[in-house]
Amino acid sequence: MPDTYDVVVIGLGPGGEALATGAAQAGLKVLAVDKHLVGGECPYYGCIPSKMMVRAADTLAEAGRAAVLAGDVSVTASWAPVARRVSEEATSGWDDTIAVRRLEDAGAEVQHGVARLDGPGRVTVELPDGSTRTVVAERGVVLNPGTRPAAPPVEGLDGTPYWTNRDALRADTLPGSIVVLGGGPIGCELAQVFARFGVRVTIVQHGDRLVPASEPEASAILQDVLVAEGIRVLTSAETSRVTYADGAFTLTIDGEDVVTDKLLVAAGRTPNLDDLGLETVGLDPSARRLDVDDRLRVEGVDGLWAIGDVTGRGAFTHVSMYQSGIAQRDLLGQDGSPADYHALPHVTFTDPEVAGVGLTEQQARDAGLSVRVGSTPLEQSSRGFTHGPGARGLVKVVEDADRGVLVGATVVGPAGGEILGLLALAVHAAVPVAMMRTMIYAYPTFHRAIETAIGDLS
Ligand SMILES: Cc1cc2nc3c(=O)[nH]c(=O)nc-3n(C[C@H](O)[C@H](O)[C@H](O)COP(=O)(O)OP(=O)(O)OC[C@H]3O[C@@H](n4cnc5c(N)ncnc54)[C@H](O)[C@@H]3O)c2cc1C
Ligand SMILES: NC(=O)c1ccc[n+]([C@@H]2O[C@H](COP(=O)([O-])OP(=O)(O)OC[C@H]3O[C@@H](n4cnc5c(N)ncnc54)[C@H](O)[C@@H]3O)[C@@H](O)[C@H]2O)c1
Repeated sequence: MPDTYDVVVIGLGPGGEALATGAAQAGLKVLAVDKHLVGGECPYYGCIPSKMMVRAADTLAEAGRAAVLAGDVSVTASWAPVARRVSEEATSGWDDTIAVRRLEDAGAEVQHGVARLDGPGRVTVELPDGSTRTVVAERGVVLNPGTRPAAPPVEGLDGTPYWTNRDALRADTLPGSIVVLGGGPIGCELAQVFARFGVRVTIVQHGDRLVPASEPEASAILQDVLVAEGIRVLTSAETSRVTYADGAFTLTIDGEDVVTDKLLVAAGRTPNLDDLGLETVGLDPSARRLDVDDRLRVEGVDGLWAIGDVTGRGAFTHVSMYQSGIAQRDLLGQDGSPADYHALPHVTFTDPEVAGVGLTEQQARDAGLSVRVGSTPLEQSSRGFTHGPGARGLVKVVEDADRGVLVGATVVGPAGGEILGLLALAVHAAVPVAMMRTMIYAYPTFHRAIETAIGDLS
């Protein structure tokens, strides 16, 4: 007889781990399965280690700014403390013992293994010793399998020892040069980190601008800054071929050969949906995402919830966590607000940070809204002026003029993600722009530039 649980969670990314914890604490019998590390990509190969690297690189940049602001500072950059922090403090040597114990203490049963659906309410788990167990989930199954790095279709790439985020975040030494294929958040954050540690960096971006999900003005500022820091940025660039010999990669980019020590592929993600047994419940295993309703129930299948990157609602830890709370309440039969993404924030942790919430100007126009925009350069604010080097940035707001509320905003600048907080609340709560005009903005803060941007609405 298969073991019976109330809930089986497949994949323990940030949301799956939180849901398994919460459901177990609420008294449900929970089986939590992950084929690798409990916590998923974010704590081991994503947000946390990358932000430690960003912090280190920003420290170097600030030291470099001292010459203008505070006198001579001499820093000999070393990757060793960065690699040590990532290995010891962030990931405990890529070991999830503590996370497993935390989940077990909450009352869940934790199982390492590859889980697959085996028809409605049934899951098989392939255990590390090669054996298999089948379990029944009486209340439901929650899918949180996340994504893996996508390999773009470039001739020769497959046979080469290229890096993905997993290798880059485990690096204990840095190469002399690196080509970063992909100018999204992963590519830009890591490119700037490596460049600030002295690596010769080239970013090769398919599209015509970096971080294309952000406003074009934000992309332009980021590109200017990266280029000024010595990064070669190739946009609208096509890599047709990659070879690897004698410890070096050769990429053919728009007909030109570029030779590099390392190649980091950060060209998007592939959802881990292809080996999940989706076909056993009538779903398409080649789908790019799972369609879920506003309670995170997978459409068309009773007793199945999905959360995280595979729902296609934004590949961010805060989305995974947000959805987790809603799915957990639904599983427990509790009331609560349905999922709503109109004020989804995102921050790319480059320096300057590129932060956004809600709709871009173009998205608002495409949605047929009556759009007014306002913007202001951050370096021209009083705080930007006193800040001096490193203050390059922007605040841009997008208003639905018919309703008189902001539907989107962008902040580029030092601590751009923190400045965004005020605007995220405004979009979330539909605070009238008229009310935002009457607010007192502390002088001289960066967020005071929001008042200027609102004053520019036209
Ligand atoms: C370099 C990098 C930096 C990032 N920085 C940020 C950031 O600053 N801020 C931010 O919000 N987001 C960031 N992200 C994105 C963030 O990591 C993800 O959005 C986040 O991890 C949420 O993913 P998830 O919940 O879908 O699952 P994931 O974290 O991807 O975890 C999925 C888990 O499922 C397991 N799994 C998959 N299939 C199976 C199976 N069949 N059986 C058992 N287990 C399975 C996997 O082993 C994994 O542990 C970053 C990502 C990367 C790569
Ligand atoms: N700070 C953050 O919140 C943060 C940081 C890193 C990652 N993430 C999340 O992880 C996800 C994955 O990040 P990502 O940067 O890998 O993906 P992405 O899809 O956001 O960006 C990948 C970029 O690579 C480009 N590209 C694709 N194929 C290419 C090719 N052959 N040559 C050159 N360029 C190519 C695309 O045009 C795209 O702009 C993101 O969607 C993001 O949500 C978030």
